[in-house]
Amino acid sequence: MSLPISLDHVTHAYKTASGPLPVLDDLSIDMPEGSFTAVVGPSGCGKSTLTRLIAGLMKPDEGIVRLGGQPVTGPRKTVGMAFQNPVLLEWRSILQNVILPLEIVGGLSKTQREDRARELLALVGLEGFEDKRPSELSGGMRQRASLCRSIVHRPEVLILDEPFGALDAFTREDLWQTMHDLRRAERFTCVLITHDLRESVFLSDRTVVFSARPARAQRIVEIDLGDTRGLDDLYAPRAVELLATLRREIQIAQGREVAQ
Ligand SMILES: Nc1ncnc2c1ncn2[C@@H]1O[C@H](COP(=O)(O)OP(=O)(O)OP(=O)(O)O)[C@@H](O)[C@H]1O
Repeated sequence: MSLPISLDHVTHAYKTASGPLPVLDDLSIDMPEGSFTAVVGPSGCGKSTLTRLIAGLMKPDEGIVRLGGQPVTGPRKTVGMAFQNPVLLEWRSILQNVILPLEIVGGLSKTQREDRARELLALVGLEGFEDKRPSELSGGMRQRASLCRSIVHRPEVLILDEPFGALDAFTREDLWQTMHDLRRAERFTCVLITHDLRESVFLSDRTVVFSARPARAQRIVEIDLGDTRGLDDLYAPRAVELLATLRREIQIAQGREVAQ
């Protein structure tokens, strides 16, 4: 079951030695159940801070973050996360790494846990690699395993903080397709933080452009490219138009002059 996420007038500042550092400014965003929202914006504007608030790792100074209508008061087991660095445990096999969240959440037998992890690994093309150690896999394969681990326990919400950022361009595009296919197979509400506008257009239903810090939702762009996407779709006129819109918005957020 996936849950809607809502941000209701969320404002936050970090306390630093030189005084408060305002990071988020009156953010109100609704992310419907099962939707995929990408967040793009200038470096350091507050994107990761948003993920920490949704994950319940921090509380905002003002406003409310809700999952399924309930205020977030702390971390939840039913939120999945994946980051740029996969942090797989070297002393466990790939299969055992993917199973880890199921061990934490509990409720399934050993066989059920293994079946579920094997099913996901097959879905992302890692069949036959279950017994390998993380260091025996390429960076792209490790990130595939990490994606499986982030959704193995059927999270209500999946938070992706630049999970493809460290990969080479070709591997990254392969992973976009994998992520898209995973998302069609397993419905969860997803928030993706990225610096890559093509990634946001390929994967999301809507992309929120943050302003420079403190971040406001400067523009929300609906990505109306349909539910089933392939990488070639990125070259279709509508995708190119959406990319141009996002690029213009980022330039505005960065305070750069926009060429007409
Ligand atoms: N715990 C903290 N204490 C103080 N300042 C922080 C803390 N965490 C982040 N910051 C600062 O808050 C601002 C926003 O950080 P955040 O990581 O949310 O930005 P971001 O948009 O994800 O950055 P990037 O695009 O570079 O990944 C940055 O200036 C950062 O240095």
